[in-house]
Amino acid sequence: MEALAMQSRAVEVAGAGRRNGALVADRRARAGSLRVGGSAGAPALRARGAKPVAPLCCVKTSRGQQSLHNSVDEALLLKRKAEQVLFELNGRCIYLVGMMGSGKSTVGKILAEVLGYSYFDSDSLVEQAVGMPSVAQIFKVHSEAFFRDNESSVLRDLSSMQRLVVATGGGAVIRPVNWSYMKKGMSVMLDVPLDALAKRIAQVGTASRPLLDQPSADPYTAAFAKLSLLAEQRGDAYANADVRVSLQEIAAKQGHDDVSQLTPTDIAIEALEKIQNFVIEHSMSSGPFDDL
Ligand SMILES: Nc1ncnc2c1ncn2[C@@H]1O[C@H](COP(=O)(O)OP(=O)(O)OP(=O)(O)O)[C@@H](O)[C@H]1O
Ligand SMILES: O=C(O)C1=C[C@@H](O)[C@@H](O)[C@H](O)C1
Ligand SMILES: [Mg+2]
Repeated sequence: MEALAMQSRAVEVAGAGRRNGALVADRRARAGSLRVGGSAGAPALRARGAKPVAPLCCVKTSRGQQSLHNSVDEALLLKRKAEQVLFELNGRCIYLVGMMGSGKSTVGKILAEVLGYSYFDSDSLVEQAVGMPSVAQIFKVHSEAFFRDNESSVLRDLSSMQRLVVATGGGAVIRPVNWSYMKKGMSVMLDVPLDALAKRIAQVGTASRPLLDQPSADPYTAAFAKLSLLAEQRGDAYANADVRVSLQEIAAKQGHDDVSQLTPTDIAIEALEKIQNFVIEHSMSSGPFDDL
């Protein structure tokens, strides 16, 4: 867990961070403005050891390379929203939860970049911790329970840090102990219709996702059937998330019939909006590290 150890040291240097005594009313006012720049939200320190997220311009989808942003305006809106939310977050981590293929990694990298946070993928950290190249292999050689134990350890370690965006594994929500870790930050559920998920997954195949892998079946049908079952079993667990970002709701707001017309930036903007509203509503101006 070298990456985590290095990140941990950087967090120590960052210290407790800025204390935030702003009144809720001030924060509400700020939420309504579109202020660009300013130093209030600047991260105290970019984590040493954690790789800066490379600038993003496009994402590979079933239709080839899709632009992350529809326009410069959209990219600016994203940045402005991030500036506002950064202040409210006060260093809290963001945990993205959602079904396999829901866009946790894609949206997580965008959020990390605009917030100046470090990005981690919990599946990758488990692979590193176990010393195996893929989750599929860990399931095969060990077991799902072994994977889940390691997933919990990774989330526990991450929960002592600040300024991270964490893309969690799709099943991280099923263990209550994982919620005790994720509740130290903000959890955001990406809610994507099952047919859109199955299409995305069928595009890349199911081999890397052991719970969906049925080599003899048509990938879309197999993925759709299993995802439907998992969604039913995990509905209550996903509902623990602090905020839910529904792609269907964003598409409806934008007048699209289909969620496939949404860019990852649209989704990231909505996530920031929901995070901001949640933090303001819950008056979470003081961070969990303020007393350290
Ligand atoms: N808004 C989007 N529109 C279209 N395709 C997308 C969108 N977001 C992500 N994708 C594509 O869907 C697939 C899954 O996305 P991603 O890997 O980000 O999801 P995930 O939730 O991290 O999945 P995993 O289960 O692997 O952790 C990828 O091929 C990605 O390029
Ligand atoms: O939904 C799930 O249970 C999983 C999702 C993946 O991210 C991996 O964590 C693993 O394949 C299990
Ligand atoms: Mg992922």
